[in-house]
Amino acid sequence: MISLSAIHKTFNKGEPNEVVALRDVSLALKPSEYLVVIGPNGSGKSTLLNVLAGSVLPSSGEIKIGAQNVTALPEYNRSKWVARIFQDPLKGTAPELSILDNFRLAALRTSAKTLKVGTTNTFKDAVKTQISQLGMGLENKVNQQMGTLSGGQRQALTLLMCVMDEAKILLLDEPTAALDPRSAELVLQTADKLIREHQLTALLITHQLKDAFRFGNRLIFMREGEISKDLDAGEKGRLSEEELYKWFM
Ligand SMILES: Nc1ncnc2c1ncn2[C@@H]1O[C@H](COP(=O)(O)OP(=O)(O)OP(=O)(O)O)[C@@H](O)[C@H]1O
Repeated sequence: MISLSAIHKTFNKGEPNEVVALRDVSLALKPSEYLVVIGPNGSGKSTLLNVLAGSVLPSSGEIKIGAQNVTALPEYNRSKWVARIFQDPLKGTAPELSILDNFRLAALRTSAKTLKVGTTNTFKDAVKTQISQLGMGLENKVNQQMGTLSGGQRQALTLLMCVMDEAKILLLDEPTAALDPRSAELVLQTADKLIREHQLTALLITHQLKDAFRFGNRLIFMREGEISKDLDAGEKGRLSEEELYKWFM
């Protein structure tokens, strides 16, 4: 269980450019919950995600992952619970290193128990087996530089590196914003498959309402720093496209 209790975030407090980004937001995420977050620009979606990741610390309120209070923990101290995919495919990986070395780095960073890190063929074979799940043929290119791959291929591999570790929550901040439609579809389908198979708790921010329909088992709508609608799987399933568009009016 991941819980945010009464989270408030004000940027530039006391300055002329003061902004209240989150107002008293409370949210509890159950294991295997795949939460989709939508809302107009500036409604606080990224701040909510950043507060969970630890890259933004709340002005007040409490964040717990399981029994652990992580409210004041910075991002680098949360990586054993939280994995993150950014909009920019270049952010998650080292372009000058091979696919295999990127997996080594990821495993070292997270001290994954599922894959023992090393220069041995055992590690290489384990990585190849993982990569073959993607169905992109990249298992035959593990010595190729990451920078030579397409944005979609890199996002898919970054997702895979995230689920190798013991992260309990996967944060996806518009992961397809920089991709062409075909690559975007591939990345979202890969994320969906991995979230189900690894029973991850996940949070996806998207501006694509069709994706908010198709993915996730819970949907929240943010407006002016608050959660103004919160639909469980059943309610989300009954939501019409027309209703969803009306929320933005
Ligand atoms: N680091 C920051 N410093 C100052 N203000 C910020 C900072 N980050 C966000 N804000 C402000 O907080 C408010 C919420 O921003 P946030 O990025 O969370 O919204 P969003 O819903 O993700 O928007 P978008 O859909 O445009 O990405 C905005 O008014 C934004 O300008």
